[in-house]
Amino acid sequence: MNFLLIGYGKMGKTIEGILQERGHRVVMVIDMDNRADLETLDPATVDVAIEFTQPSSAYGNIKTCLDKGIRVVSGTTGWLDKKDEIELTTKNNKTAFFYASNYSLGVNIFFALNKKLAKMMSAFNKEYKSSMVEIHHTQKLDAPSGTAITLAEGVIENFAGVDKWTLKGEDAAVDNGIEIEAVREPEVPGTHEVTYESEIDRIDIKHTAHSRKGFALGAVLAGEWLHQKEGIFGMEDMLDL
Ligand SMILES: NC(=O)C1=CN([C@@H]2O[C@H](COP(=O)(O)OP(=O)(O)OC[C@H]3O[C@@H](n4cnc5c(N)ncnc54)[C@H](OP(=O)(O)O)[C@@H]3O)[C@@H](O)[C@H]2O)C=CC1
Ligand SMILES: O=C(O)C1=N[C@H](C(=O)O)C[C@H](O)C1
Repeated sequence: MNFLLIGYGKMGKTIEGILQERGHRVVMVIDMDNRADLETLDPATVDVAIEFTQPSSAYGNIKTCLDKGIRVVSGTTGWLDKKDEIELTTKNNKTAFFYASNYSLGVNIFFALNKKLAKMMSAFNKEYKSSMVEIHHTQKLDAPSGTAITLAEGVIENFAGVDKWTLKGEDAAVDNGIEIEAVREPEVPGTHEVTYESEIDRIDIKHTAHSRKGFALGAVLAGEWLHQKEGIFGMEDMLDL
């Protein structure tokens, strides 16, 4: 397949390697210095665009592709207040959009486990208080991580009495909230831990990424899966978990 890569940072470079390993062609790489080339790109040359840039540029990049009818896999976090607009643009252009806050298989298994645990803990919500810690490298621009927000949404849907998340150090902790602590340490690809704590004991579930390979492979698999599809998709459509 012919892929367009938007964003050539830590993820863009890892994705490029996996595309090559799997026999795909990278028709163009768009980064900060040549971002104007996206406007003039011929959509007929591209099957799917993969977009991993930064919160402030994701919306514009994705919209430009969709307006050209190019299918997009996006992994950029921190811009989802505009996701509804992107979904409308996808429908209007009869094209396809795939989004995941985290493309790794392990994290998507962890998402399912998190929902299941939250459901089990719900009967004991007077005894246990939920909280979360996410740890990432120091270059990360957004906090909390997109993955932490998805995990918090899984708790909110399933654990009675919790209906919002708060960010430690920015928001006041509340009884009806799950507090997320965002820690930044050099070189950490992504660690997420969900905790239920009572006076008597503590239950933790934790996912630790050893590298970015799982995120990148998942994004490439999503791109292969999206080929010739029309609509709005996420990992739950691609994986049978
Ligand atoms: N969903 C998932 O599974 C995962 C999501 N992510 C998310 O992906 C995003 C990228 O992560 P990562 O690769 O680590 O970040 P990097 O900072 O390493 O890379 C981002 C790249 O995008 C470039 N860029 C910035 N603005 C534009 C623009 N307007 N057009 C084209 N390129 C641009 C940057 O250029 P320059 O360096 O010159 O500024 C840089 O090369 C983040 O939001 C991160 O949270 C990360 C891992 C997994
Ligand atoms: O910025 C990162 O690096 C990561 N971002 C994603 C997120 O915000 O959840 C996914 C992964 O944790 C790595």
